[in-house]
Amino acid sequence: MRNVKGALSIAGTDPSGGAGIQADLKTFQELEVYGMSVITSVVAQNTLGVKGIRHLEASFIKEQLESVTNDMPVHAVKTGMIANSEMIEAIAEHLRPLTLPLCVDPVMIAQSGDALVDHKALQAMRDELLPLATIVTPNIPEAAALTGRSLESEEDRYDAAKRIVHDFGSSSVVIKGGHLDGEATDLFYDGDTFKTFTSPRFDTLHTHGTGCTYAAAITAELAKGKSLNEAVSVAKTFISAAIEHTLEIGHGQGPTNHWAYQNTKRKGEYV
Ligand SMILES: Nc1ncnc2c1ncn2[C@@H]1O[C@H](COP(=O)(O)OP(=O)(O)OP(=O)(O)O)[C@@H](O)[C@H]1O
Ligand SMILES: Cc1ncc(COP(=O)(O)O)c(N)n1
Repeated sequence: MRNVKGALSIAGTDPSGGAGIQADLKTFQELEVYGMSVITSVVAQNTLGVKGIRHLEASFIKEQLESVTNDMPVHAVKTGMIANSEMIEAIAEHLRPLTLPLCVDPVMIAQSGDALVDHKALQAMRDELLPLATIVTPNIPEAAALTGRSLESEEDRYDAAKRIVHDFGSSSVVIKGGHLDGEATDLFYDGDTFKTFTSPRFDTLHTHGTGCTYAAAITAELAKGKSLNEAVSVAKTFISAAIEHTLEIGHGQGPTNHWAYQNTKRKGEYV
């Protein structure tokens, strides 16, 4: 067998292609990692919002997981939208013995404001998935929900990062700065050292799926065996290019540009 690196996304769908499984697979492909997917929920959504959700049974999610991991080369795993505690428990049970690099994107609310997971899922995420995570990627409201405290100041963000690693058992965390004012600064902590990753803030409405895309890029780099620091650094460059070179499609908050990173690399500058 050839030495192909593979990444698996376990998440919900976005038929409009900007977030969820679809964003993850595009990102894996752009970063030259073989992409695979296990679907948790089918979501009728687009750039204007969520119209409906159908959840798959936990046992069927397990069947999908077995189909992929018993056959294919999975070198890293990403989780996204996991709507309820039954699903989380089934996924954690399957992933625990595999001991693969795991990026947990604790998706809770779509950017449109629609809730994507139920209340008990938050507790299950803390108890079952975070202890398995190599990195967890909350935005500021998600970090607040996980720690049960609001994050008003820079100090609050540092404290939340410490809690997520030391109390909940994730090996590292990056608290994303998309919801801050000013520069888009993400705070990374690996239990030892803090590091910030910063880009200019681009003035755009088109940020549907930024969180999914960023976490997928981290996962792709982990699948290649890169260090956490390198993986977050590549992901930050990838998402910044995808936000800057907006596609301007859809009638609401449009998707990011998953081609932009490779285009920029190939051509030296984006055209
Ligand atoms: N307008 C922007 N300009 C530059 N970078 C941004 C902007 N908005 C978000 N980012 C960056 O995009 C990445 C994703 O962060 P964000 O906080 O938006 O995640 P999220 O809220 O989970 O995303 P989603 O929009 O999918 O809910 C982070 O690196 C963040 O700093
Ligand atoms: C299936 C799924 N997973 C995650 C998101 C979050 O992405 P965003 O907050 O950018 O809408 C989403 N909209 N849909």
